[in-house]
Amino acid sequence: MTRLVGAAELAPAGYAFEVRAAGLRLQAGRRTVVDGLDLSLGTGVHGLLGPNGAGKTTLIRALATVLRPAGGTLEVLGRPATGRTGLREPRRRIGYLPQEFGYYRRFTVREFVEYMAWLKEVPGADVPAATQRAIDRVGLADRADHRMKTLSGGMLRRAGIAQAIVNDPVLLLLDEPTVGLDPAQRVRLRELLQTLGADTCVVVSTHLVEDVAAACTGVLLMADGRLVFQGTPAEIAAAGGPEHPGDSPIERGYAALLARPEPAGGTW
Ligand SMILES: Nc1ncnc2c1ncn2[C@@H]1O[C@H](COP(=O)(O)OP(=O)(O)OP(=O)(O)O)[C@@H](O)[C@H]1O
Repeated sequence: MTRLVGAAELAPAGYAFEVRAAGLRLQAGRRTVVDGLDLSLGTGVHGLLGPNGAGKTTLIRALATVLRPAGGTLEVLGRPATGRTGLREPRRRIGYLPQEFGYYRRFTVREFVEYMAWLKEVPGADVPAATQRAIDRVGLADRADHRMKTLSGGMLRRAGIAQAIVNDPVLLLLDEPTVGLDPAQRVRLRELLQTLGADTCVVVSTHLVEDVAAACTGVLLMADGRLVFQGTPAEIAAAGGPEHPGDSPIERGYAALLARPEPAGGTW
């Protein structure tokens, strides 16, 4: 698989971790939803798990430099993500699939992905090949020239993943990428994540604990705006026992870790 490599990537990266946060505080509106978060992430696939409202989307928005932190420090690709300036360079090397993403309904898949490549400042001569490769990687080659408005929900999600990887990002942020995918496509996505994770820092939020077991090298577990666990899928599985609810060791471990600090809200 060829990968477009720019001069900036050949130079020493100048940072040990793609993401580094200390005492990070994030607000949604006026409400603090992430507080006192310490985190270091390098190359690999990091699954971000947690109940509804834990703060996963809010954290991903901050890593994408869309949401400015309200306190603490956050470095993304070696640059502070706490200010208003100096973000253009890291943003070129970030790929981001938001939970809901906008697009022009009359664009074809190819036009949509090309447009995002252009926004990411992919060199013009590289755009057609980069676009085709991204579309191929998500299995949408036969739909490349179909309009976005004709796609099914799962196909739309895959077009969203294609735009997120078109610039060969160093940091790839995927907010619930498996929503709407059929089982075969979920397996394909896991394989793609594993391939990408060899040389990319991938953060993927999901409610599907078994996706994490299959595709992730590391797991972040959030509850109530805090990081309650960081480790490997095997370590999550080891935390559970037969007394915990779940259909698999990792689901039982997930339940056990959430039950540990304090009951993680509600009866669901
Ligand atoms: N714009 C907003 N104004 C006020 N509160 C918000 C806003 N956006 C999110 N929140 C709140 O912040 C908390 C964290 O939300 P967030 O979307 O980050 O959680 P999540 O872990 O991604 O949840 P889910 O699994 O349901 O997607 C929730 O309690 C949510 O209600």
